[in-house]
Amino acid sequence: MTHILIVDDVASNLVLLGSHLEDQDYSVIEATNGPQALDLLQSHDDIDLVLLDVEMPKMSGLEVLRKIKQDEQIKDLPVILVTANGDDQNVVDGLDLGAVDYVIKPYSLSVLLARVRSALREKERLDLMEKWATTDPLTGLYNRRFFFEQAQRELERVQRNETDASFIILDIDHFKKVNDEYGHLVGDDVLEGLAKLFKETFRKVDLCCRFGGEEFVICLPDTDTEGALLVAERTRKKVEELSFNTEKGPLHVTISLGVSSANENTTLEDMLKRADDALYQAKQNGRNRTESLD
Ligand SMILES: Nc1nc2c(ncn2[C@@H]2O[C@H](COP(=O)(O)OP(=O)(O)OP(=O)(O)O)[C@@H](O)[C@H]2O)c(=O)[nH]1
Repeated sequence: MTHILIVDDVASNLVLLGSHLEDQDYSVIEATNGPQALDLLQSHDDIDLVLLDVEMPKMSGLEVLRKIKQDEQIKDLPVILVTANGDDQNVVDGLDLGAVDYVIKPYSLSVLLARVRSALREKERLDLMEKWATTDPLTGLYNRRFFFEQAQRELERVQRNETDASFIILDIDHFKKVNDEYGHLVGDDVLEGLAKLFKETFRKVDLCCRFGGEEFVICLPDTDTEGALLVAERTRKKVEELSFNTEKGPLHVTISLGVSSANENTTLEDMLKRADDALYQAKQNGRNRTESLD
């Protein structure tokens, strides 16, 4: 369902526009001032579009828009300005601040609805492009590039706030044999199955990525070595219990894992190297095990 936030200080405007949007099967959330709108945007991560009145007493629509654009979490949300002031400068200011469109009051309902549909189509297109750019098509996990971006940010947060963070690098044991004996398609099934298990096992805040062929990396915010080792072991055991149906009968795989944790001077390269060295050690020590060098 598509969720639209409408912001207007005049209650009757909210009710009227809200009911028109609901008639079109949109789910409507209402705010009567800027601060309330910003609060709602922080607490609802499912809002697809904002219809923002410009002339409001507490905080003008343009000010609300400016704050939206400064907020990393919500800055890409499409905003259509609804204004009684059709002066060129007002329109220019709104578009320059990042509004996708504007509607001048009194507006024609059919035109407003068409603009809503147009903005939502554009958002859908951008969401899809972002998904392609950040995820791995086979497993649906984040890709390597996205990992580097986000993990770097996470480490900056660690340095700023002196919190913990850990990485787990894991690799399927003898995966070449799986491909050779069962075929590449079964190999792909195994990769997809593991990715599904990782999505179920790790927390929503953990960044789970396909790093390369049969290698995965997980960034665990607010997690020290002990915690990361615990999660790593739990994951290893769950993988051991998985069974894949193949034409040649059930197939079981195991994984080896390396864990590293952030310290005061951690760099991304250093954390990855320590996790990778630990993974190498796990492979050397017989596979199907977790190691950390920290
Ligand atoms: N099916 C499938 N196989 C892949 C994919 N990406 C990489 N591989 C295979 O993963 C295998 C990795 O083999 P190796 O690096 O030799 O490692 P391994 O056989 O897992 O051995 P160890 O890691 O030492 O336990 C190769 O056969 C690759 O072709 C993929 O997307 N699909």
